[in-house]
Amino acid sequence: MWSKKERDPEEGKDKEMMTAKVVALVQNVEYTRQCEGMEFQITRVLAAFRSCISEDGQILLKEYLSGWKEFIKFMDSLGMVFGFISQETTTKINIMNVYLAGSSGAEYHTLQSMIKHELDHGLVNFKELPRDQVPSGCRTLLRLHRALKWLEMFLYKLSISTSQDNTGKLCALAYEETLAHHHSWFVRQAAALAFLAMPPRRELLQILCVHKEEEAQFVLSTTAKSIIRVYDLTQRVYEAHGMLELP
Ligand SMILES: CCCCCCCCCCCCC/C=C/[C@@H](O)[C@H](COP(=O)(O)O)NC(=O)CCCCCCCCCCCCCCC
Repeated sequence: MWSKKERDPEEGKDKEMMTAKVVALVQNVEYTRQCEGMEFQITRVLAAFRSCISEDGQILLKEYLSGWKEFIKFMDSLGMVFGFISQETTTKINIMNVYLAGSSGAEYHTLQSMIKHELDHGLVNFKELPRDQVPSGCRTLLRLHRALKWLEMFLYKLSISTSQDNTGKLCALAYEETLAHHHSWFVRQAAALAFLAMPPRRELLQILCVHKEEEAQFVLSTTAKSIIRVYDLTQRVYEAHGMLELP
């Protein structure tokens, strides 16, 4: 995994420069891909996760979810086999959007305000999730949050991989280390099948808007670092409220 130092992107000018460089790197590729009608753009992921931590350390849910919407475009570009994962992600995002657009929408501006609101109003189930109740925003976002750990691990493995590495294997290893223990046997089998359909490394890097080998490491690690910052802060907030195991 990335070392502690690597996990915290350089503050200030280095970080600005790094991001500007990534944007420049994929800009021209993006233009051609837009002409080809391809939707996924890694710079939108980078922009969303970089802008979702406010000056005072709040996680802004609108920006957080916009990064997730970009992930769906990525999964949809991989084909039908990933349909159930894309669908599950869409379901979770839709639940969150209902809260953000609802009568208490203002309480769902940040992760921190959502947690306060749902705890103050007894909306969070710590024991079990009654099937007839709409899941809380806290437990819904926790499911997406856990998947970011998988993504961090996968991007790390991809960024240090060589042309000999099998991307499906990298997915499966990252899944075993992060998400598998949260999932039922059935979901684990379905995920294993999907991993077999992962495109080869070269094609995957193309989808990620990287058109030269030596840029892959840089683009992936820059994007991953913006995701890691958000993951680490979200993890701390959930941990502080004893909410990491919401049913
Ligand atoms: C592109 C390859 C994607 C591989 C993603 C690895 C995760 C595979 C497992 C997905 C399981 C989906 C089936 C449903 C599981 C749910 O039971 C389970 C628990 O929810 P519940 O308590 O409400 O039941 N749901 C979840 O855990 C949420 C899973 C969400 C998966 C999101 C995957 C994100 C992948 C993002 C790829 C984007 C790459 C972009 C690169 C810059």
